[in-house]
Amino acid sequence: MQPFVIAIAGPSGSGKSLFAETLCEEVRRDAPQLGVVLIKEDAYYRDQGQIPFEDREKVNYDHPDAIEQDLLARHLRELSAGNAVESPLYDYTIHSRQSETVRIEPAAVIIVEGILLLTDAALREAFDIKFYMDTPLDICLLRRMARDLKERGRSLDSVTTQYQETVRPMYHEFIRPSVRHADMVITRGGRNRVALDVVRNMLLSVSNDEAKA
Ligand SMILES: Nc1ncnc2c1ncn2[C@@H]1O[C@H](COP(=O)(O)OP(=O)(O)O)[C@@H](O)[C@H]1O
Ligand SMILES: Nc1ccn([C@@H]2O[C@H](COP(=O)(O)O)[C@@H](O)[C@H]2O)c(=O)n1
Repeated sequence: MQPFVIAIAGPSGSGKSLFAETLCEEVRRDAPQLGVVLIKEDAYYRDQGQIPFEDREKVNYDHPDAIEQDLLARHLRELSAGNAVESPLYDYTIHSRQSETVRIEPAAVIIVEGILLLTDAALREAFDIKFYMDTPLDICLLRRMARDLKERGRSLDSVTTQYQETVRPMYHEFIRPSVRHADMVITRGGRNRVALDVVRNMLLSVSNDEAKA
């Protein structure tokens, strides 16, 4: 059975992870027999184990070159062909990959979330449906700030500098323009109950149809 692959793109702090994780949990709850996997584009940030830490801090993590998009596209093709993949694990506190990988088995539903998913043509090909989270940028910044201080080992100063030097400019150059590739736009962030219900029901019905076919 061909998996149904969905992309959830949009700016940092827009609620992609929260939306994708909630969706995953709810589909598993409502259809325990259905395989669902969640893949984060962030896991595909390039390995920088060979680069000194102070240089890693200067990298532009909001430019498409920072991510191994070709590896992510290859992994999605492999999963669609029914093969398991070894996906990287990423550690934001050291700006690099961990030495371990995680095995991802093929599944009926594959949910992928990340800021730059819609910027790459080969990657776009891998998706059956593409969503863009359109959360106001000031809200994204506030949420990113709180999350990065709490969960990603950052200081107020580093979040502010990074935001002005790369996050905001790359949003305008790459992320915002990629909205034109989205099939649907989701407003109001990761807790948009109506959007969660619509996407969940779509995934359940697509999977039911596939199972009957
Ligand atoms: N609608 C919302 N209301 C309140 N907090 C939210 C909402 N959406 C997301 N958040 C919080 O904002 C932070 C950033 O959200 P996250 O899902 O990590 O964004 P992204 O994956 O797009 O960077 C997280 O701490 C998350 O729990
Ligand atoms: N070493 C890194 C890698 C990435 N980032 C930032 O993460 C953002 C994307 O992740 P979200 O969950 O916020 O969508 C992106 O904007 C990068 O700036 C980082 O700070 N350090």
